Amino acid sequence: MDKIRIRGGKPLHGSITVGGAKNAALPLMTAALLTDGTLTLTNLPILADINTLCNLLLQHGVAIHMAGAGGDCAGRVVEFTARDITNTTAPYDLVRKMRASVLVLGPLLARCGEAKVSLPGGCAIGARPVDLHIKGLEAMGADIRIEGGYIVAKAPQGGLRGAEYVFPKVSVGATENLLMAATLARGTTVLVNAAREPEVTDLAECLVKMGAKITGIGTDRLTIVGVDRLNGARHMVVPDRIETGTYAMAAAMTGGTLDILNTRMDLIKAAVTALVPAGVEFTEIETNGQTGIRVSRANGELVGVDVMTEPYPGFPTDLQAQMMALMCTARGAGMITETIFENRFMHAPELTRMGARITVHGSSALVRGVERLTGAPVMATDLRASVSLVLAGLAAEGETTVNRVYHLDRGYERLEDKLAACGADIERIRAEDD
Ligand SMILES: CC(=O)N[C@H]1[C@@H](OP(=O)(O)OP(=O)(O)OC[C@H]2O[C@@H](n3ccc(=O)[nH]c3=O)[C@H](O)[C@@H]2O)O[C@H](CO)[C@@H](O)[C@@H]1O
Ligand SMILES: C=C(OP(=O)(O)O)C(=O)O
Repeated sequence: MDKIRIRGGKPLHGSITVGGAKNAALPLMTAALLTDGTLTLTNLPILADINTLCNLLLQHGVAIHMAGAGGDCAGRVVEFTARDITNTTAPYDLVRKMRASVLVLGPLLARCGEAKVSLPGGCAIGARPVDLHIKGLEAMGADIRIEGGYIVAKAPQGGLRGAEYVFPKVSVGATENLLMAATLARGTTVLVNAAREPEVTDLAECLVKMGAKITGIGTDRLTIVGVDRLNGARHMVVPDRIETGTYAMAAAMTGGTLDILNTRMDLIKAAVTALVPAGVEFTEIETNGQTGIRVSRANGELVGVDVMTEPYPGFPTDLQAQMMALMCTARGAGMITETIFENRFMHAPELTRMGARITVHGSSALVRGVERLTGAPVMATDLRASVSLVLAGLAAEGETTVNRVYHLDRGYERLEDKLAACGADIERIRAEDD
């Protein structure tokens, strides 16, 4: 398994270009199943998760044409054409690699009237059930059974029916699955207490380009009037706000200045709201026609603050681990409360191995800042935990080795190259060279 080695203590200076959001790209790719036309996605990030979903879509019969560099499935501009769907089963071997695979359920059911999708199962950060995806589709008339670890779903005669569905809790994935299913249902669907994440909005905007009738985009109440057919479209994936926030914290933690390009401040408002009192300065910039954000420390030191994760527009859970790493070297203490996932503090004991002072009590972690972190071999069990250890390694004295880099490759494109170009002493140790 590849590792990343960092020799810390170097302030980062320079610019980093952010890619399209993984969490927008994945649902957008599954939306290709809704049309026999071609969906062209631009600004698609080159990531392991994108490859995994390409493999799943290929076996459903989707033709994928890459216009971009690289020999693998991901590329900057990719065309997806689901002229005929040849297989409505999403097998365990592909779904278990990536939970977002469950997003093929709504589109397959809406377009083909049936779908058999492996249950994704839990993962390191929590149990992550898909009951709301299932209940919402049942409200639209689907008959759903769980058989042999699979969700086996059938639409009623004549197709899914529009319905009102009130989410008992906010779910990004369930909102996306139901939104896509509703575009081809008969009649009107109203999704109440829907997720408002920018990735949901991006999906809705793409569906509208495909001919879907959706109102309330960007709010927690989406109204969808079903149509008989959707057409192809061209859509640019929204910039990755989590990648943006991660590099912003890297600049602040190392005491450097980064221009983070191809992204927007409004996407990370909640993070900015938390980071400004922590001593981080943000300025909107425009360089060579690209918009971006300049980030540095406001006046020398970081200060502990309290942060609670919440659905958008609140502070994102996908930036919680990075925020914890930042607070490890801040002056004073701060409390981080995780309200979205029940087991998302696995980075805490690893940060402690680097000298951090963190006490976890249930869903809250008290972080007392220390003078400096010290490098150590560390290991993480999920994507954002891994990157929090990279951030800690960049700020620490001495050498840090982050194991299980495959987690990082799910969501960060060329992370070590981007950081090295800004002065970080960071390298990937390939398994074969170790
Ligand atoms: C590919 C993708 O976009 N992943 C993101 C998506 O995950 P994902 O879509 O899986 O997250 P959800 O918003 O659905 O989950 C939020 C909470 O609701 C619970 N829940 C969800 C569905 C359900 O049917 N029943 C249920 O109880 C989950 O266990 C979790 O506690 O949103 C999360 C919350 O912003 C992010 O951390 C993930 O990075
Ligand atoms: C939790 C994440 O992704 P996923 O939902 O794909 O596991 C993430 O992007 O931080």
